[in-house]
Amino acid sequence: MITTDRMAAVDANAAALGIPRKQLMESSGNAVARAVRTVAEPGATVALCCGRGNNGGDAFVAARFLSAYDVGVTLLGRPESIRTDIARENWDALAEAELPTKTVTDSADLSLGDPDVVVDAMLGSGATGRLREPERSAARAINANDATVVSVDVPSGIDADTGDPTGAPDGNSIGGADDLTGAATADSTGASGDAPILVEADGVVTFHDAKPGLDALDATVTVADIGIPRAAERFTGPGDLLGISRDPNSHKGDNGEVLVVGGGPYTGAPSLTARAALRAGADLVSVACPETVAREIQGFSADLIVRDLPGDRLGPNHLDRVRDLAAGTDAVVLGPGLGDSDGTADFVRAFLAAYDGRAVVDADALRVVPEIDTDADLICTPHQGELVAMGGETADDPDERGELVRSFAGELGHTLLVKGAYDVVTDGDDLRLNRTGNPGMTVGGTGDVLAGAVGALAAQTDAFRGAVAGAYVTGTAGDLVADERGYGLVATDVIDRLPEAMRDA
Ligand SMILES: NC(=O)C1=CN([C@@H]2O[C@H](COP(=O)(O)OP(=O)(O)OC[C@H]3O[C@@H](n4cnc5c(N)ncnc54)[C@H](O)[C@@H]3O)[C@@H](O)[C@H]2O)[C@H](O)CC1
Ligand SMILES: [K+]
Repeated sequence: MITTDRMAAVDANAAALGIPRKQLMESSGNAVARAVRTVAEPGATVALCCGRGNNGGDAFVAARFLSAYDVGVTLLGRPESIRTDIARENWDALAEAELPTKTVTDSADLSLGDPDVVVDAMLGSGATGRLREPERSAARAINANDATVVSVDVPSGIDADTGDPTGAPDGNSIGGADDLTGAATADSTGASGDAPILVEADGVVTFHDAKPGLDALDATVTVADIGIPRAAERFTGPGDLLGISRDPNSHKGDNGEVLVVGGGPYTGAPSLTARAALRAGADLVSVACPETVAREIQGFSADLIVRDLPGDRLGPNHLDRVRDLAAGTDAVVLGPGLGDSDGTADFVRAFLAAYDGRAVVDADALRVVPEIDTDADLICTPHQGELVAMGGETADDPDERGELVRSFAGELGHTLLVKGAYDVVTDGDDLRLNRTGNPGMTVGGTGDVLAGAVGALAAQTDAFRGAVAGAYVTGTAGDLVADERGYGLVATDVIDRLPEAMRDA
């Protein structure tokens, strides 16, 4: 089962693996043609009713695979309004191949005739809101026709994630609605009220994986393999950055406020974490650290807000102040440069036990996690040695390690990002491997950079997605550096390349 958002991410990841969307469309169209062959004999008439997006594009391809049939392709809209290059190229190919096409811009001009099969390729996963014209009238005409209806990906007018009509308020399921087929409202005046309309399919050919919204349909649903390799789901990729883009009208603070709690014996680590969080897109980043290192951390960067706390190590006496600072932020990163003094461990224990926000836990703070019961939403970023010290298990084979880490994350009730040549990211349920990065990143400080990037991204999305995206962009930034500097790479270089690594967001 796959949601629309995840499908879009997997699709982008497949493109990054060298399987572009046009190639997937070719497979999708081929699968649609196969579905038609199962419901009609060669020579039968097939009317393909196509929208202006890639759902329509799939049907343009299908028409080429149906040479044994009497096909007619109808585009709802003008050819210039076809939205994507790949759909337009497939449309143009139909004309070049002298296949019968026509365009309908006014729904009054739509006549389906008396075909044996209608292919509904009006709208797929890109549908927003209730069906508009001319799709609305076309759906009504399709439902009124006697032909066998084969829908491409999803019956037009249905939300693939929920099974509800597109644009319906939550909870308006197909089963609960009286008449969504349009039959009762298709009167001579064309009056339709504002009732949602959707195509009543006999068959649906959906791509790559089943969709939750197709479960309750009274139609034969076929899942077609369109050649998306397992790697597109198994590994992180640029698709994992989709949805992190920011609202053009957003204000300062809308795109993540991060608090780094660290420093004491060390100054470099919290500084790297905080600067990485800024480069990964956080709006505001502050560092809460002992006063003895505050000036030095501020000296590394004028972009940071430094909150100094009395003394030279963090301890339980700082709890109230750090809690206040954390309360106003979207994510805390706890651990970089904190050291392992007893008082600091007591502070971490007490802070996490009472915290109920989102936090990345790294370095010396990690060992406290298995001991505490907390409502906080944690992302723990151990390397394999730290994982074992926390009570987890590891294995050489990445998939085997993934399963061990997945069950440990389930026991902890938190997200784990276990660093290695293949990072494992799991919330106990979902699992991804990240293979970006290179051996140059074994240099000191890259773990602090990762924690900062994850903090910034988790502040803008959720714990799991933040961890996945953070692992992917940090490794990608490291690969960009290694291309130029080989194993002379240092952690600050990686920070500088984060924006480029996030280009796809
Ligand atoms: N990996 C894959 O899953 C692949 C899927 N493919 C197919 O592509 C569609 C999704 O294509 P997309 O272009 O994103 O969107 P649509 O074709 O569904 O529609 C967008 C189009 O429709 C207009 N529109 C939106 N809402 C409405 C509405 N309520 N009423 C009328 N018109 C509407 C909007 O303006 C857009 O122009 C997926 O389902 C698969 O079929 C590809 O084959 C590649 C691989
Ligand atoms: K469709």
